[in-house]
Amino acid sequence: MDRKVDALISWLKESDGFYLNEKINVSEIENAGRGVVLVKDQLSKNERVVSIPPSHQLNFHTVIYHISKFNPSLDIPGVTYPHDEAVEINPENEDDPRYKIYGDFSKYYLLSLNSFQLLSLYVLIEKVLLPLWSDNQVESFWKPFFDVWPTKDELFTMPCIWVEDKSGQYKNTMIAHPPHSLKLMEKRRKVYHKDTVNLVPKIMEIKDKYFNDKPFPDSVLLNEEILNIYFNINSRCLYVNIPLKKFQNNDDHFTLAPFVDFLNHTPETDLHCYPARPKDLLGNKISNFTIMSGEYQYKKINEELFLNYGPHSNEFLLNEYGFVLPENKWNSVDLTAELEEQLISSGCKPFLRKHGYWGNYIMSLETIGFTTLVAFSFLVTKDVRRVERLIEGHISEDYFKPIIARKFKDFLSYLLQKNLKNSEKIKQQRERVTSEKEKICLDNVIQLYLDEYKIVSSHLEDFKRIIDEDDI
Ligand SMILES: C[S@@+](CC[C@H](N)C(=O)[O-])C[C@H]1O[C@@H](n2cnc3c(N)ncnc32)[C@H](O)[C@@H]1O
Repeated sequence: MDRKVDALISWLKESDGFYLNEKINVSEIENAGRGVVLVKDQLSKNERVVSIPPSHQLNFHTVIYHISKFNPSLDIPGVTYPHDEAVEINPENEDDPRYKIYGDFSKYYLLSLNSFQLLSLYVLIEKVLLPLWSDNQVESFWKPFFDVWPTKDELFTMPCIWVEDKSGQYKNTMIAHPPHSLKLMEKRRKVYHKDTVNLVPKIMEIKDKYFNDKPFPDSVLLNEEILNIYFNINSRCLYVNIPLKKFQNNDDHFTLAPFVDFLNHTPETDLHCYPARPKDLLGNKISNFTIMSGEYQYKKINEELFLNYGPHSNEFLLNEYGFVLPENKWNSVDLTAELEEQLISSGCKPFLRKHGYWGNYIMSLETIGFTTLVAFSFLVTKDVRRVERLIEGHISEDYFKPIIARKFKDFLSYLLQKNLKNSEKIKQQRERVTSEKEKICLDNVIQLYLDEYKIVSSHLEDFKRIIDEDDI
């Protein structure tokens, strides 16, 4: 990997405007792949860490620019390759298969794609098919970047990959999921399908038209490549506004910035490294992606530099990024499924729905969501007037807590029993599996159950105390 990182840095140095702070470097981090560490001196607060010029970022703009090098009919001022103005003869090799591949892409087709669709298609071509269809004679401009991405063997901890992997090696792992995490996985899976459903047909169309005599991955391998590409993009993308297109989904406003994407996540917000606000957002232009060092002072040699990916719970981190943290203050427990069942059977739904308190019942280590307290207070008391006063803020939560304490304690005890039973099952399964990969996946799931246990048992203790105080 050292050699690959050196090659990446040499490639980045070819660009105008690349900056890399000499006090940092990339290092292997236990259980986190690669990361960025301090290698000498110390970083001052808000010191520039790294800056990646637009030319070496992979996003909707740069992909269209690179495709248009092979297709002069694509014309989007300020974005596509300026064929008319180019003094040099087209610098690309005439035998390059991309003349055929990209020559068929119309502006209408390209602009109909979202960022995930366009980047998945482009990376699949540049990373996987270009070497095969050019007999290894043509190398993608982005090769040094692709070379540092986690391989299929390294990127296996995302639940969506467990299900989508055609070999079925993770089929037991996904059954073990806690229900709320399973919901997040299904959501991600749906988006993955939407973004990749047309990818294979498009590639087959190109292959059948031009490259039938060339090697091509079999369907299992192709599926693996697509999963690897898609989840590399999804776990490495950084928010920027893409001015060229109004996407339906805000998640499509992203760029991939080499080196910046070596930074691992910290749950601390506003303390560690952060992206500087782009100053020169002019027209269709995307600016340098710059990372600053933030309030925290990095002083110790080999200390890791972090970025906060957002206030994400372990369930979210697992499904989007394939890891969990041993301590994460953004964890929460979703009580919706269990609570809704009771609320429906006791006729509370119409009242809660009318007041906008139906669904989304959440509890974190710090607090029980107000929506949850309102719902539970109504479930226990059916006191329309007083619960309305609670909603309006005229009665405090402390009035209801002793009233709902016994029933809430029973509810939490039930959740805890269920949690212990399910996590025990997974621990037993963990004992039986032989594959190291599956063990890691199951350890992550066990952590999710542990997170739930911590939150539920802490509130259970609080409510036991409330009951004891009330008895006195
Ligand atoms: C943007 S990349 C960061 C660089 C990555 N570690 C690598 O080797 O290229 C995001 C991925 O890094 C890993 N990661 C990030 N933060 C982590 C953390 N705090 N603990 C464990 N893994 C982490 C996860 O695999 C995640 O999908």
